[in-house]
Amino acid sequence: MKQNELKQSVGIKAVDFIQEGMTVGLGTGSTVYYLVEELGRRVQEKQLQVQCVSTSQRTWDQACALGITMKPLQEVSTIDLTIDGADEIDPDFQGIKGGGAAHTYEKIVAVNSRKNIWIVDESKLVDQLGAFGLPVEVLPFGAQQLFQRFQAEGLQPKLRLDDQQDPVHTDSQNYVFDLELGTIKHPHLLAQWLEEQAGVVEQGLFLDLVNTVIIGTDQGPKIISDIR
Ligand SMILES: O=C(CO)[C@H](O)[C@H](O)COP(=O)(O)O
Repeated sequence: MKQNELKQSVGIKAVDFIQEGMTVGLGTGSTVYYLVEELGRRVQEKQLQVQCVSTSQRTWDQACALGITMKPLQEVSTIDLTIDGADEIDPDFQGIKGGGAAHTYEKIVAVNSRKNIWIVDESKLVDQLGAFGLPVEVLPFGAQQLFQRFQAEGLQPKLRLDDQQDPVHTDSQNYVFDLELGTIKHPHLLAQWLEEQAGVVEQGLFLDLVNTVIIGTDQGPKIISDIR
């Protein structure tokens, strides 16, 4: 199967975890696109009653266009389940996210969810995190100084640019640095260090957060549940 077909298969499968009356967090990215598409279909055709919160303007716009009831985060008291993609997942189900520059909102929604499901194709499974550049959202104020500090620490930052070579802005109008680390031997220590640096808004290591992973394989979606 092609990568997009694998993404579609897990996006569709994940909707089976959404039950009537739930408040659901919707992630961001090309895999979540298929999830939202299928959820919209079940809302329209099967009258599934749910309300959702979004992790990005992109997902919000797609979901609204499909008639899914969307709520601002401050208007919901609990999030029953969040379904999101990931850029890398290691054997302990720790992950890197932020390839779509949405990891700050994604993490806020994830940590406030009772349960988190990640939907990925097989290419996202790695032995060790770090081949994917680690996204770090930073405030524009002081970004140059922070960039230099990361360089001095050997973290090889790259300012994320769009197709026009302009800096990518997150939904909060911040920048993203991608740290070209190769491998991350101690993810918890790195996460802690990054979070201590003034100007860092959020870093893309998602540790000890996911409960279920749905992996797209040629044999069909494989579900790994109750991870934590
Ligand atoms: O973290 C993310 C966005 O910030 C995405 O979930 C991640 O980049 C995976 O995206 P895709 O499903 O397009 O491969």
